[in-house]
Formats: sequence, C-alpha cells, structure tokens
Amino acid sequence: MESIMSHRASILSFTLATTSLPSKMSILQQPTTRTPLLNFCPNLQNQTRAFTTKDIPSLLFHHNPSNSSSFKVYSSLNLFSSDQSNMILQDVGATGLVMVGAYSLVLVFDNLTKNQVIQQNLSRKLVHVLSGLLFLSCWPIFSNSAEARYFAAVVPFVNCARLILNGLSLTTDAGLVKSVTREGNPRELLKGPLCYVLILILSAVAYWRDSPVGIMSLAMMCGGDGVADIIGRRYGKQKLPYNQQKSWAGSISMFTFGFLISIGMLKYFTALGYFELDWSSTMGRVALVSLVATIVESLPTTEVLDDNLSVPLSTMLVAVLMFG
Ligand SMILES: C/C(=C\COP(=O)(O)O)CCC[C@H](C)CCC[C@H](C)CCCC(C)C
Ligand SMILES: Nc1ccn([C@@H]2O[C@H](COP(=O)(O)OP(=O)(O)O)[C@@H](O)[C@H]2O)c(=O)n1
Repeated sequence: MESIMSHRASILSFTLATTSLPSKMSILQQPTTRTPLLNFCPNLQNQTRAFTTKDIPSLLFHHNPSNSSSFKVYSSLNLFSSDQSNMILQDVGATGLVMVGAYSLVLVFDNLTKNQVIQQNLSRKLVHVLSGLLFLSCWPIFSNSAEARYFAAVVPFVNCARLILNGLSLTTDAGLVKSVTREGNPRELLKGPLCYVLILILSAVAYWRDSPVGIMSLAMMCGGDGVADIIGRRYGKQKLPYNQQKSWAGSISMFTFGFLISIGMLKYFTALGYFELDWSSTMGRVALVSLVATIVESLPTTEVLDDNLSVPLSTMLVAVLMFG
C-alpha cells in the first residue's frame, strides 16, 4: 500500500502547464521505474508535457487511470520525435498495416475453408480468436498522440461497414461470408461479427493501452469465448445443469484461456512500459474478472444478448471495479 501511495504521490506531483484540472485528471508521463523492452524515446523520461486541449477528448472519453489504486500509467512510447506530423505519419502507416492484416486474415481462412483444409466452424472460431488478439497486439505500433486510438479504431470501423454492407447484401464478399458465418447466410454478419467489431472500437477508443480494462475485455471475448467454442464443441459431453447448450469443458476452457491470455496481454503492455500493475494483487483480480466473464458466457442468454456483447461488457464492468 505504501509503495502505491508513494507512486500516486509522484504521479500527482506531475504539473499541468495550462488549465488547472482536478488533480485526479492529470495527464501522465511518468519516468518509468521499469525499463520497457522498446524504449524509443529515453529522453521522454522526467519530462513534463504541456497539457493541451487535444488531451481533453482522451480525458473525457476514456477511463482516467491516474486515480487508480492498482496501476499507474506511464508515457506511451513513440517511434519518432514528438513532432505532430511524424506522429500522424506513424498512425496512418500503422492503420494501413493493420487494415491489410485484417483483409489478409479473412482471405487466408477463406482459402483454408475453400480448400477444405479446415471446417467452416473452426475457420470462423480461429478468425474470432485471432482478429481481436492480433488487433490488440498491434496497438503499440501507433504513436503516443491523443488521436492514435482513433486511428486504430478506423480498422474495426471499416470492417463494421464491410459487415453491414455484406449483411444487407448491398455488396457481396463471398470470402467474408464463408470465413465468418456459421451457415453461409450473409445476415449472420449482422449478429456476432458486428457485435465483435463494435467491441473492438469501444475498447480502443474508451480504454486504449492506458488501462487493463479494454485489454482484458478483448482477451476474454477473443481468447476466452473463442477457445470455449472450439474446446466445447469437441469435448463438451458434460453439459451445464442450467444450460444444455454449454458444457463444463467449454466453460473451464473459457476461464483458463481467458485468464492466461489476459495475463499475457497485461504482461505485454506493462513490459512495453504503458502502465505498471501491482502484480501481487493483479493475478487474483484477473482471476475474478475471468470467473465472472465465464459465468456470464455460460448463461442461456445468447438469444437475448450476443456473447460478443455480454462477455466483454461484463468484463469491462468488473475490471473497472477491480482496477479502478
Ligand atoms: C468471426 C468473428 C466474429 C463472430 O463471432 P461468433 O459469432 O463466432 O461469436 C470475427 C469477425 C472478424 C471481422 C470480420 C474482422 C475484424 C478484423 C479486425 C478489426 C482487425 C484485425 C487486424 C489484425 C492485424 C488481423
Ligand atoms: N461454455 C461453452 C461455450 C461453447 N460451447 C460449445 O460451443 C458451441 C458454440 O458456442 P456459442 O454458442 O457460445 O458460439 P458463439 O456464439 O460464440 O459463436 C456450443 O453450442 C457448444 O457446443 C460449450 O460447450 N461450452
């Protein structure tokens, strides 16, 4: 507790150059006590960045972690100098790269399904698992500007439009329909897949890499729920007493992989220096979040609320309570 209090004291000692905001709303560029793996701008440490009006959207629309009791935020890393045009160039390049990755992923699994290398159901689930986790893994290639999260959100936004256009049969992308739907009905794109990309947008814009909340939501939705389906379909003989559509094997997989992938992703982002966690309590907190998400996913509510909404939203709720 004492170390956290001293951390918070150092955080709050950070001064804002202009508008005086409530102390808990400070923008943080903390000298990292841990040397991140990729320390592109060592001279950033111990620097005070002027607060500008550009920071207000990121203060108003995303969780401000500075008053968190369990983690603190450091300056995110920037590949180039703090020159605005370099940051925009970096974000445009990163957006293009991730966009190509998204199209390539769907194309690869479409071909694997076409050539009967894997079944359509497995293809869809692997796209479900990999899309969000690879998207999340790409967040560090964006700049440290306040707009970076919006550049990143362009990719799921474009895919959202793609799903809507194809789901309404206004355009025809047979590869997308084949690799992302259960029975090959384009209308299916407007259900699980659309919810999925909406959550990617929400996680990027509302939480970004400043907080464990969005990271855990995607880990549970993509890693946990995706693997639960793969394992549950194959080995789920023992059904849950309150839901004959779900099994113990599926739910145990959801908890296990959701927990492990959450921890892995949190280690990844803390190793890069985006924020630090009090690991003595983090494992327990993540386990609790994973348990709640697993219980929510096991409930017979899919007809009412898609798993791609109930799982990440319940994760966000509990993670905000756990991590402040
Ligand atoms: C199959 C998907 C959801 C269906 O879920 P469920 O019904 O089985 O529960 C995922 C749909 C993925 C979407 C079409 C493509 C999203 C791409 C993503 C925004 C960016 C990925 C970038 C990365 C570098 C590959
Ligand atoms: N907890 C779970 C989740 C899924 N599953 C299996 O995976 C199948 C698909 O699960 P789901 O309805 O959650 O699929 P999506 O909505 O995630 O596409 C189920 O019909 C079960 O066979 C399971 O056995 N146990």
